[in-house]
Amino acid sequence: MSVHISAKKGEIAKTVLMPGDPLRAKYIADNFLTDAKLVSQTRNIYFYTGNYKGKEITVGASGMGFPSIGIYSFELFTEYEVETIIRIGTCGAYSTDLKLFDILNVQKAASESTYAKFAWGIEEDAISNQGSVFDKINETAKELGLEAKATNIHSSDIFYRKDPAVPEIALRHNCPAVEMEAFALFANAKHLGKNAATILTVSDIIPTQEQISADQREKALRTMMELSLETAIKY
Ligand SMILES: O=P(O)(O)O[C@H]1O[C@H](CO)[C@@H](O)[C@H]1O
Ligand SMILES: O=c1cc[nH]c(=O)[nH]1
Repeated sequence: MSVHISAKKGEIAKTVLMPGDPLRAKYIADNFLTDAKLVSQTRNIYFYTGNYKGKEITVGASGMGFPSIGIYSFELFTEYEVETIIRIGTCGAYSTDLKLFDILNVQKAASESTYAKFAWGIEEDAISNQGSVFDKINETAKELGLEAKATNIHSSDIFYRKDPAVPEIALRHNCPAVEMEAFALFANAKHLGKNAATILTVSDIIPTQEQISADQREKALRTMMELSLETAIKY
């Protein structure tokens, strides 16, 4: 057990898939894993461990934002000997160059957040994915005939804001989309020498206010789920 995860030692696999939403974790366990066992539900943040094509995998939620994924990813890496975390999330597109349901494989996460600096003394405002998993996702996408666009993204503390302009940091780092967790995940993995990647599905086009429905958010994410599972079994 760790402070925020009640699984026993040995109940979490070496590779963890991490959506923001606990119900997305449940959906993956119910629809893709065999012999899935609920190993933690502290604070209703569900973690399931089961098998995918014979390989043991854990799927567990991060919650929303840097503080939340910062806690869960740190405890997984340090108290459960997890080696690889693949975040699977949704994102908003800053321009109509991206379309709903496009899949992104994150190169760097750029952020105004002080999380990396105050947690680990990492001064950069853009942190790369860590280890080999980004390349494995690209390789797996090719095998599956999927397009996973390699791109930088903006990781933000903010979902609702007054100013509709694209934030300066997103322009400076050439980020066509925004989400709220990858920067802290990459910071923890960089500090601890672990593998971390983020796959995102575009759920909102911010300038036109197009968005996928709450129901679609669960099921339309199946392509991204399959891509992450097919990648995870390579570890
Ligand atoms: O779909 P998830 O993984 O939760 O990711 C995105 O959705 C949430 C906001 O609606 C934030 O957590 C953001 O990063
Ligand atoms: O962080 C996020 C996630 C989805 N859509 C957004 O606009 N922002």
